[in-house]
Amino acid sequence: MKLQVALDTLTLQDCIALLEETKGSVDIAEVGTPFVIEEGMVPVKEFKKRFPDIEVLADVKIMDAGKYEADKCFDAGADIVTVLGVSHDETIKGVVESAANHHKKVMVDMIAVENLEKRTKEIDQMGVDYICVHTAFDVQSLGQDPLDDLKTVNRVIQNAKSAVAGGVKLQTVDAIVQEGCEIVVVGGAICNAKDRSAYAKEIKEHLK
Ligand SMILES: O=C([C@H](O)CO)[C@H](O)[C@H](O)COP(=O)(O)O
Repeated sequence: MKLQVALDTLTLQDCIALLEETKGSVDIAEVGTPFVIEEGMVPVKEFKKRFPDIEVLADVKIMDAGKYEADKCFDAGADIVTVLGVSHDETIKGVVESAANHHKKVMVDMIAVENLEKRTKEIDQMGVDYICVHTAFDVQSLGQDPLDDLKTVNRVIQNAKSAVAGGVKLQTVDAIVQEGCEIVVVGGAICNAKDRSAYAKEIKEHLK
């Protein structure tokens, strides 16, 4: 399983330091949505230049103008771009078209999707690479976590691979590993750890 570190609220310099510290543990560096709002595509370009062995995901959560917006991210060097599962099919298909043109990948973020099973089955037919269940930051404090959603997606997907995000940490990672998925996204738990290198290493050990 791959470890994706979500870089949401750190500065560019601190993110570079974190990726240096966690080398060997992190497979995918996510330029998080708040980071994109702050810095645009600058971190995508910078990470590609400095860390050629790590895939870079632009978490732009596309909702409209799928092909146009995905083109911008892939042109900047992103390996994976996110589009929202609640978007129109046309938007998701536009992102898929852009990814195919660039020989890159698409992750669909299922945040706030109401009928997860139905929407997963539909999106699974659209040529996307990953379907990511995601407990929103804004509802994590209500005690929600993404494990049950992962089980739902794993039960119905036939083409795409699954991914999981939303408050994942050492205490919850084993249940995810047991269920199985391709990518585990960990943000705050690594970024706010006292020893970020050791924490990322330990999470990665659990994914092996
Ligand atoms: O996508 C994210 C969120 O919606 C903010 O943009 C986070 O990157 C994702 O939830 C992972 O972060 P943690 O929940 O802190 O692990």
